[in-house]
Amino acid sequence: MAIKVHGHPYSPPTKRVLLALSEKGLDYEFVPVDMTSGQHKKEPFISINPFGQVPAFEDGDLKLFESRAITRYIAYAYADKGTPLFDQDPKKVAITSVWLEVEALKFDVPGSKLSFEILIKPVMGRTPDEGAVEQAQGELAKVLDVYEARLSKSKYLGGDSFTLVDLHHVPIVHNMMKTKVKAVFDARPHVSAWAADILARPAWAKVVAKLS
Ligand SMILES: N[C@@H](CCC(=O)N[C@@H](CS)C(=O)NCC(=O)O)C(=O)O
Repeated sequence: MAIKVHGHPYSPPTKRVLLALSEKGLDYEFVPVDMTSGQHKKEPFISINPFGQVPAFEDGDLKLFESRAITRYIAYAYADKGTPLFDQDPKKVAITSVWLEVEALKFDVPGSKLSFEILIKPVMGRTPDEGAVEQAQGELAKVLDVYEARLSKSKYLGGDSFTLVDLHHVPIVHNMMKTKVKAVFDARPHVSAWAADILARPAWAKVVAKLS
């Protein structure tokens, strides 16, 4: 049975899942969720994600939510296809796990906030909260100082090759490059080179083209 991703084209977690599928070269059906009418808060959507958030995912009879859990499933279930997205060696797995946590708990908090304030609110006809933007930008800068040190020693955050860690960052980094927050990346040469590298992946270009 076909893979289905229920999501929204503006949603970074939705794009995270689409990028994992794209890196694996898998066919899938993108099912747009009308969030303005609250489709994500009603059945049948909430039978897949009871928290009423996009994305939701189906692969045959398997139904999942939480974008990072979905990408892990894709990486493991389709390990023999497309780009390898995780390591086998236990020590490398452990290091990758550290940076997966860092992305979810430290990078994504200010990153998603900035994305929402600067890019999504104006689309909704709302005004960005400049105080919240300043605060989130300061938090992100501190995270990127740590990334700069890490990326001066290894090409990617998890190690020498592109993994789920880097993949999880792509949608928010893409959004930040369209805003004044780009300067925070540009001020850190290793971070800037890493951002350019991960955004140049052909699999990401396919996701952007599919959603535009
Ligand atoms: N941790 C979740 C976050 C999902 C999420 O925040 N989705 C947003 C769109 S980007 C959403 O559905 N917001 C609507 C709501 O929370 O009611 C994931 O990674 O899948």
